[in-house]
Amino acid sequence: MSLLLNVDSLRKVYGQTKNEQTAVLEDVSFSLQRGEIVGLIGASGAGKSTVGRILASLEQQNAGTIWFDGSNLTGLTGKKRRVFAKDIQMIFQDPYDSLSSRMRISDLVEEPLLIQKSEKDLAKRRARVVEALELVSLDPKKYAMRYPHELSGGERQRIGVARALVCRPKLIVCDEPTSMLDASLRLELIQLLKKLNRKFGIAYLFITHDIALTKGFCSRLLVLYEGRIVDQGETDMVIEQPEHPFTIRMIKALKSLEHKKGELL
Ligand SMILES: Nc1ncnc2c1ncn2[C@@H]1O[C@H](COP(=O)(O)OP(=O)(O)OP(=O)(O)O)[C@@H](O)[C@H]1O
Repeated sequence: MSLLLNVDSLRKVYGQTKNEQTAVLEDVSFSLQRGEIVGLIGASGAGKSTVGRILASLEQQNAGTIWFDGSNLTGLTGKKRRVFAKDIQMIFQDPYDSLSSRMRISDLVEEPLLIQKSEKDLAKRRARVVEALELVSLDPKKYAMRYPHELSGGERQRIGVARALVCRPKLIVCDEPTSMLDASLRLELIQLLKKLNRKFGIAYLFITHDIALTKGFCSRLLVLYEGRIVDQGETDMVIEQPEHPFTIRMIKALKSLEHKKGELL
């Protein structure tokens, strides 16, 4: 494995005026190897999505550096940033919200290529759309001309994955992509992500509240608390031998919840 991403001392402040300003991320540092699947966990509002959105160029940090694939992304704008934007894609929690209801599936999957300006040739763009749909096991002949409301929740989430894949990314930030799906669809999506990881070596930063799901899927876990990564390590180690008091509390609470539901961690 070799280094794909290194995030150093990331800081993000929300709010316009000084009185309103709060630092969501104080000092976030972590790294990811090529093809690695790493879980990012933490309490609600801890800033997990903010980390993901910054990596996917949907927001800018106030301070800190991001090295990706050997290049420093910090401060890059316009065309220079776009070169890397296609390499870091994001899939979202809510398949119902993340797709425009007025666009056909083929246009939705083509859209990232137009935004990134990464494939100018129309025929090649269409071929990439077909390839992406096939990769997520949706028959292009059957699905390309449909609208999102004509798809099931699981199929819509697959369209989200196809939109990320069409850019041929090296890293996908998965922002709680399974939380709106029932147990069997959750498993299907995880199997699909595993297949794509093995086939293309795509790395994932997998944001989740579902710690049981990270077992057997994420090789490492990062724990975000009060704007910092307070615990990190191999998934089983973090779950079985957490070090930081917050992680100990969180794992204990989740274990008792899972125990009540009969799904032992
Ligand atoms: N655009 C914004 N403007 C102001 N505050 C924001 C903005 N986006 C997020 N926040 C705040 O930043 C904090 C972190 O939000 P974020 O969505 O990153 O957390 P999270 O850990 O992903 O939460 P959850 O697990 O509930 O999805 C929250 O308090 C949120 O209200």
